[in-house]
Amino acid sequence: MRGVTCIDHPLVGDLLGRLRDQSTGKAEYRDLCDRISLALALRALHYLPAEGREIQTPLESTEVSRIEAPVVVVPILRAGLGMLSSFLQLYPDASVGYIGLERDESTAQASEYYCKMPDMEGAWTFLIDPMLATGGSACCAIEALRGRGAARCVLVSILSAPEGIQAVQDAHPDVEIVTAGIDRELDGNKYIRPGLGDFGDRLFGT
Ligand SMILES: O=P(O)(O)OC[C@H]1O[C@H](OP(=O)(O)OP(=O)(O)O)[C@H](O)[C@@H]1O
Ligand SMILES: O=c1cc[nH]c(=O)[nH]1
Ligand SMILES: [Mg+2]
Repeated sequence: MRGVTCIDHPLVGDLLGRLRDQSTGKAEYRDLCDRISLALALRALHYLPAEGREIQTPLESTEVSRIEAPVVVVPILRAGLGMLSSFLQLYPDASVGYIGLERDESTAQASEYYCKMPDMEGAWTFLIDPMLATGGSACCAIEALRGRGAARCVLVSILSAPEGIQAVQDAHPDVEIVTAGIDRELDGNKYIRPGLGDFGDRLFGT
């Protein structure tokens, strides 16, 4: 699918399978979330442009590649917080913006309750949220980022529904999507099936 990268790796498949399992408890769930987010971060950061630079090794001068691009990571609260530390582990110099969105339980419509962003001009923005269901939350967040000058945006989710991918691509065809799994469909309550349940509730023990 154009614009969508679904990581095909046996380790990522194993981690996702454990996250899906309803018998996985909070402590293990958090550990799995960190590890699968590390794999997603590594793949998503692949979009960053590398620049050549001449340096001196102890033996001679040589050209090496460096990433100088400003990076902003934006978790969608709450559940996106679970992916943040893995991104910062790989890219400690990133700035962090926060956007709080919550789906209404009956309509699945997302509404914003918090937003605090660093300077986004010229930055590569990585929007992180474990679940891409209807795509309502992601589209709302992308619009908020665009309104603040974000140019290049990569959306990173652990699990995606085809409906959510379509919604993001229709509204924002230039946004790249990186995910660890694409499931069958949304159910009547707009939950991903087979899915893994409510990510935020499982991560935080709500
Ligand atoms: O694609 P969508 O249909 O918008 O659904 C996805 C959103 O739903 C969940 O958040 P939720 O609103 O449950 O809030 P939470 O993260 O605080 O649990 C999830 O973390 C996404 O943000
Ligand atoms: O299946 C879903 C859909 C939205 N949010 C979740 O946490 N899970
Ligand atoms: Mg949310």
